Amino acid sequence: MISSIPVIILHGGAGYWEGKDLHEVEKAIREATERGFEEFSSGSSIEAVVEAISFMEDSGLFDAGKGSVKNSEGNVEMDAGLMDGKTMSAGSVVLVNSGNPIREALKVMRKGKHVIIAKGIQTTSSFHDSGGDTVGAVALDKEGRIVAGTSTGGISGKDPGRIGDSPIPGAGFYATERIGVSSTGIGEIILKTLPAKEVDILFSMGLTLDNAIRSSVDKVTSIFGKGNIGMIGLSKYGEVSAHFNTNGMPRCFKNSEKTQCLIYKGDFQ
Ligand SMILES: NC(=O)C[C@H](N)C(=O)O
Repeated sequence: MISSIPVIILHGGAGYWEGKDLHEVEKAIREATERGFEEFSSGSSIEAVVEAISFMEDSGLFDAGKGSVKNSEGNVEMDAGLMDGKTMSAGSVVLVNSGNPIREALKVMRKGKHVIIAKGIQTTSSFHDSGGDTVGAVALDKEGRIVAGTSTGGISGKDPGRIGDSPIPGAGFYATERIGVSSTGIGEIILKTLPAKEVDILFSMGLTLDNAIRSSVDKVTSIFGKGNIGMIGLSKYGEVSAHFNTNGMPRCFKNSEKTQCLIYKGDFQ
């Protein structure tokens, strides 16, 4: 569907959501969407994405921030990244043990010297495993700035030092002057297929955003089977799209007229 601008879209991770408190999850992602949208009144898509993702990191309901899963040694190692499509600037942090990783990623992007900084591994964390999933957001403001970001605790029981797709531009997120995308799913598959970059290529070749995202997800399914990927995105025209090959992916979008949230199959109207 095509939305008015500004618009923001969020996801709470492609996975198997049965048996989880979906009411709480939907409430949190809706509030995060509203929190991010508020930023358009004084800030840009950068603030919208960072505030929306920070809200989800703080909720403790997702595999990001306070709800991050533990690695095989019982420690939390979070990854996050974001990209500003207008300036093609990007910033990521990996192996973060505390705080809001998306805010740290923003500092890396603002500094502009490097793209990815490893924060180093510490051994203690008071975080609890939410059993939830990765979070991401994409925003488009009135100036046409598209920003995409993703934050995660990674995959439960991962080896120490493992880094997935979420902090890698072109894999876990990507933004250009044309499109912005946030991915979720199994990092080891997403890193080998680079679907976020592929969406921009397909869009540049003339596909609609919806067809580009659907094609990228379908391609992953055809190679690796189902149950491993989901993506959300926006285009410069205000197209809003989300596709996944898992059974669910909590997601919301908001513009000045409405907020809409879905968990299982279905399209935004
Ligand atoms: N659930 C997720 O999206 C996990 C994330 N993509 C990772 O592999 O670290």
